[in-house]
Amino acid sequence: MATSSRKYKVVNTPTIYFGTFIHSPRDEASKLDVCEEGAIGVNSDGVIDFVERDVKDIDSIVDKYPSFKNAEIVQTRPEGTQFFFPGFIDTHIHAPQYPNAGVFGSSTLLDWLNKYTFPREASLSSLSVARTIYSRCVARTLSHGTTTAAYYATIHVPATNLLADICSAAGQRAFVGRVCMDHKDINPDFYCDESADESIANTCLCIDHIKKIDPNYELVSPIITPRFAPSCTAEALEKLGKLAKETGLPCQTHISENRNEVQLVKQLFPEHDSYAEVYDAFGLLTPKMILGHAIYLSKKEMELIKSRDAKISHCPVSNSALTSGGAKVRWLMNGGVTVGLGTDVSGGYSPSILEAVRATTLVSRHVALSDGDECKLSVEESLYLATRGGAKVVGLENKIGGFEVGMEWDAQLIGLELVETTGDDFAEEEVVDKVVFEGPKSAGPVDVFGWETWDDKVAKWVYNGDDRNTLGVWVKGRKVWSRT
Ligand SMILES: O=c1[nH]c(=O)c2nc[nH]c2[nH]1
Repeated sequence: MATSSRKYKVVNTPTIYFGTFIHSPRDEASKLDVCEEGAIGVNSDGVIDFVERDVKDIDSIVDKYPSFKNAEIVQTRPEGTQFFFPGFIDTHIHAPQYPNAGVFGSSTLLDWLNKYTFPREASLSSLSVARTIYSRCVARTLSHGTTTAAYYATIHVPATNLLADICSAAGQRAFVGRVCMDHKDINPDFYCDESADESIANTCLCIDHIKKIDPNYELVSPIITPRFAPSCTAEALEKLGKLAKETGLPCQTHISENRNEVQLVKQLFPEHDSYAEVYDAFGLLTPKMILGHAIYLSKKEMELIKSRDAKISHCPVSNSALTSGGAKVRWLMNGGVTVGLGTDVSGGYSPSILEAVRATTLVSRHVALSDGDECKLSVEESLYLATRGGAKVVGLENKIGGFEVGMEWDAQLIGLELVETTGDDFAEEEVVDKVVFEGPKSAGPVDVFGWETWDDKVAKWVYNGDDRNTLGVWVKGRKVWSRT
């Protein structure tokens, strides 16, 4: 059995972060706030105590904030190749599917589930398989700067509890959901809850476990997880809706990802007018619900989701890989719906939210080809969705997603490679030798030449960067990843 009696409690050394900070303003998706000479003080609880701009020297800050007299100092490099950025928030990821990342052939959702996904998830009945997969998944997402993840686990209680233990130990903020799927006509025999009551009882066991390891859900929280409407009976959906109401816990599920799936929902729930109305009828469409995908929503469904203040996780990599479709993110945003980003591993082939940011801009351009130029999302808007938007989706917008006093220090240090100038004092052959035989250094795949603006550098990071650019990652003030 996966059990842990260790409760989450970390006390950090107060730290002053100096240098360049970039984040999205709280309610402004279209631009980034760049602070080149900043200082942020983070106290031992991991909370931001002060934010100062135009800081010329460290001593003046220490004089001004005596409680930081013995603070650690973490500084970005002065030549403009490094910056602090808020940690990424992955609002939709299936941890047990991590070994399948990249393995999807030319399948689409419903055959992909049966061919690749259910057999993989079923293998987590073995706790040793679960330990291997979950340890690597959490380590890998952290290394990509994901400080918060909304995880789907599997139907297995011990493995789900283990995922919560691993997130807690690794210091990743997480929502961990035991997946509920009790519909015997839809789910395979080898991977199905016995009954609606079993779905509820096992969900409660996982809630109890997380309550034990993190009583106030400071870092890890349970999340109620009906897989998607087709995989659940009406009885299970109703009981999960009641459980969500009683416990006040967040919920997650899928909606309108694939045309055949939408048809299936119509057949299974003919008494409801739409997919969104199925969830609404069972009390699941609430401000605490995270809906993955949301590609084929009607205007009426979008308005219903908006009126219930349910949230949407946009998963552009998965939607492209499984040929699901292009979600109309601008339309959702214009309709006032809150949107964040998800990797949706392993429908999505990459555990990187940076990749999801990149795909958000590209998919929006495909949508623009049919629906008009205003559908294009900028780098700035996509980064907003990955941080501030994600924070709203998981209900933590007052804690994470940006750098303000009172927020928690969930951050990543990004480093780019400065290309050395060859200067004028080389003979022609020497310059050629240097270029050919020395090649790039290993500070990641993004080359900067020194003349770029910060907006340019951020765009180059988004379009060319990867985890080699993520030099350090902090959650609630604790350093949880470091690229040595
Ligand atoms: O992308 C997806 N991944 C899944 O595991 C899943 N289950 C239902 N619907 C799903 N969509």
